[in-house]
Amino acid sequence: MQLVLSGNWLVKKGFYEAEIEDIKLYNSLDSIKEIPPLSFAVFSYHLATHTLELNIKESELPPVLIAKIKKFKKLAPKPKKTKLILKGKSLNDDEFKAGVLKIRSLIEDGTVYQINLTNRFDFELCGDPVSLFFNFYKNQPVPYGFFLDTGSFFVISGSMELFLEKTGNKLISKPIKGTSKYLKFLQNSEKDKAENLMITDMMRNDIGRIAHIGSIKVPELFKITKYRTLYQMHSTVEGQTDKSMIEIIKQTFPPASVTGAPKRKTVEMIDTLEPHNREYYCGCAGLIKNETDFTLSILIRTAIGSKNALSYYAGCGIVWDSDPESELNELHLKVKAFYEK
Ligand SMILES: C=C(O[C@@H]1C=C(C(=O)O)C=C[C@H]1O)C(=O)O
Repeated sequence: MQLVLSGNWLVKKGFYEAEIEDIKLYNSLDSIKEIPPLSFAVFSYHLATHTLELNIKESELPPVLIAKIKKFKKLAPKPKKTKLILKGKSLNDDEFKAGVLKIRSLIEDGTVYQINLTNRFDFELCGDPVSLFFNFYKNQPVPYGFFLDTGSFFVISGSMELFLEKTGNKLISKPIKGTSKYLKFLQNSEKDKAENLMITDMMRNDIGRIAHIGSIKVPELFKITKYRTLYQMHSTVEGQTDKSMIEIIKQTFPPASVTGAPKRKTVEMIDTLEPHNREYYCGCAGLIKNETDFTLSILIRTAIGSKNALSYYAGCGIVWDSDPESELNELHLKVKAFYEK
């Protein structure tokens, strides 16, 4: 068992290795008995079956994993060289582009407004998974990086997206929508702003279900952050709530930015459009500090594997003016920091 967190989770730089006391697995949010004051939790996308009362493809991994942490120690990583060999994709390029057109027809007939279409990339790994995590992080430092190895599978996350952070009664979310290699392009893109606004509105609505009336604010709209291989646009939604983490997850999961609008219908459509199971990808994970305070990232830019086989996933928000070729390029841009031929 190994858990390594990038420093940002703890408001410090560098890497931290957690000494894990034990890991508990749960089948549903309702079956969680206790969340220890210092723990790291992973929530599978598959929990949508409970939060939205929908039937989606069965998942092989436990829906909820909670690791109780004894303490952290600072880590000075010495990653070894790693190499990834691409073995296959869930959707080939033509199939992905056909998916974009299919979503456009669903928008045209009024079924949905936006769907986040994703793909799975399967790799053989030469080297060890923790080194792969460090190398990935070096290519692209992000605020919510972590490596978790349970002994039977591992998760490598290079996510920069904040799903939910609660400090006292203050809850914030920073949905990302809008991705580009070029800053100017993103600054002037009406399409990306429309995509972002739609998801920000959904997040306001989701948080509104558990926040005090009149407390929802949007202090940031269309803010652009530079990462090594791309620019990302996010907005910030905040509200006041005294609800528990599980209660909050029940009302907001799965995250709007990785599903689409309207949420229930898009999750249903995603299940037919994507042949793969999302597993933990598009779920969330993070650090629970105490009764009130926690930070959960969205599991994008994330790989899941076992031994020397792993899958990395990436996706794009598809709207009415999405062009299949541009969306395919955006998809590949999101794979770049993890794997480049
Ligand atoms: C689903 C992914 O990305 C989502 C889609 C984004 C977009 O369309 O710009 C940006 C961030 C994510 O919410 C992914 O990176 O895999």
